[in-house]
Amino acid sequence: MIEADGLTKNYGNVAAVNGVSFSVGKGELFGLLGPNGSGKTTMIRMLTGQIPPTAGSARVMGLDPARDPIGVRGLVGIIPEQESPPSFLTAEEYLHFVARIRNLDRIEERCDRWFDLLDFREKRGVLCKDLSRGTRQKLMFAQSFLHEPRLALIDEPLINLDPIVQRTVKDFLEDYVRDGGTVFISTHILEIAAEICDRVAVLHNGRLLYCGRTGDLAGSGESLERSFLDLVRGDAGA
Ligand SMILES: Nc1ncnc2c1ncn2[C@@H]1O[C@H](COP(=O)(O)OP(=O)(O)OP(=O)(O)O)[C@@H](O)[C@H]1O
Repeated sequence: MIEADGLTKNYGNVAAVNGVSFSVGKGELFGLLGPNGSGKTTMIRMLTGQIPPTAGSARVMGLDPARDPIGVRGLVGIIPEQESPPSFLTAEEYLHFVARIRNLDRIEERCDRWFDLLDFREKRGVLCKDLSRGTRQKLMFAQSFLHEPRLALIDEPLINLDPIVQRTVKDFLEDYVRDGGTVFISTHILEIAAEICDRVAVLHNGRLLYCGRTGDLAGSGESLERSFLDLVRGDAGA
């Protein structure tokens, strides 16, 4: 579903992502881990065609996001980091707006499913500017899955969500991959990765330090947090 081959993004003399290669297969729940500023958001932006790479290439569901960003965005679900729905629309208007742009049928039914699943039906008529951060995050989650994409790329999916909604979202993502969907999430919350990700990649200063099964990174008897810290601190000292 995703192939990254030597992906690189430079901002001036900062290598935000530096020669990173990995692949994600169908039905995987794949986690991109790394400390602040390690390149996670830059990676997701390149994979979703929001920015072109400086070097290297990617294929996402068979398309090159640098050449066909609109095609990629039509196929996948995206939750960008720190993006909010438009302040001047209500929650319901926003979902209808996205559904119409995507030419979807059964719009009411699709929206109702998400209002119920994430438990914010009573907020459907509220302007987005007056929603809490967590409810705006629920709305962004709903918009990204409205068209039932086969691949979802999600930047920090559970930030701002309370523990009850976090549980619902984690269960949803696990069911979604069980039914053949693929999920690529970036997070620095290691408990989430340890709980739900089959495989993880670890970025540090834009470079790939690890890519493999989550359990293999943690190793026997070690927590994912301990192993992650050892890996990143070891790299810093190298
Ligand atoms: N538009 C930009 N212009 C210049 N530098 C940028 C830009 N976007 C990102 N960077 C730099 O690239 C590096 C990687 O940033 P990025 O946002 O991808 O990291 P991240 O892992 O998502 O961080 P966080 O976990 O804090 O969100 C950082 O050094 C950042 O300052």
